[in-house]
Amino acid sequence: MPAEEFMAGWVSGALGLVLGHPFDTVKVRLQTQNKYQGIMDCMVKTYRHESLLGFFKGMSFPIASVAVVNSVLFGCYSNALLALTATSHQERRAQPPSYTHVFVAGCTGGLLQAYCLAPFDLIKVRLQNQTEPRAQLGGPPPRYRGPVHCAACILREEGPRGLFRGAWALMLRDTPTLGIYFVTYEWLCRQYTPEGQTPSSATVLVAGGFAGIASWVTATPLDVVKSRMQMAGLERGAYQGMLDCIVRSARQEGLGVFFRGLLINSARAFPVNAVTFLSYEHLLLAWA
Ligand SMILES: C[N+](C)(C)CCCC[C@H](N)C(=O)O
Repeated sequence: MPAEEFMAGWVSGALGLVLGHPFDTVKVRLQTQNKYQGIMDCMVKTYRHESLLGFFKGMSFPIASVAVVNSVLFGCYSNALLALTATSHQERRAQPPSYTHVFVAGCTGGLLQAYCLAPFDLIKVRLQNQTEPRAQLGGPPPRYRGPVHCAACILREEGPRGLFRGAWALMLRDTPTLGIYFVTYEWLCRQYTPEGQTPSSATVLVAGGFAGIASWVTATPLDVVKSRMQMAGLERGAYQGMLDCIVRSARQEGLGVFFRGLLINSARAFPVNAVTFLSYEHLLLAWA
């Protein structure tokens, strides 16, 4: 089993993550709290109340977990393609796999990474939604002191299953959209690369960026549902399940609610995924 693919997935994921985290915090807040007028308003308020640090809340944990999550995504994708087409990463330039195979392998990677991602993502979302300034004397302390404390609280208050709150929505969000992710990437690379050659760095950056956007645009409706279900554990009996969350959100806030965070998701997706794919391809070439 080519282990390089897992290693490359890890490093490239970490680079992308740091770049994108501030956008991600704004997105999560817009999706789950109704006190912001829009992207700018949320950015200004976060900065005023919490300083720049506010944008990096909940990041330490994803940095640790991206090792697992992105390496599972890229490692499983690449190994699924190997199983489907019997070609290794290097051979694939000369014998490109069909888009159906790319899609199926992408979905496989997506499904498996969602399972690993679920608890980490839940903790990230809970921490990002704490809007208390870090050191406010006399003010109420935030509910969670950090990722480990947050995990311990969820375990105590909601049980082990609590850690997987929103996991179904996450799986439904990621399985098809990561298929779309790799298909878009492959398609754009092939458009701008002469046959049989390795795509240039510029091509990889652009293809990776648009793959990220395509994947996030299609993922946004379920991303909203997922984030809301993850927060719901806090208020007792908030949602009965995914359908209930969809119906009640739509009734109370209109269909537009499912597109919340679309713009910021896309703005984040381009640089994050451009860097992710560029470092992934470079690492694999360097190790070949
Ligand atoms: C499938 N979905 C669009 C939800 C995620 C795509 C993941 C790509 C990358 N890790 C990122 O954070 O942008």
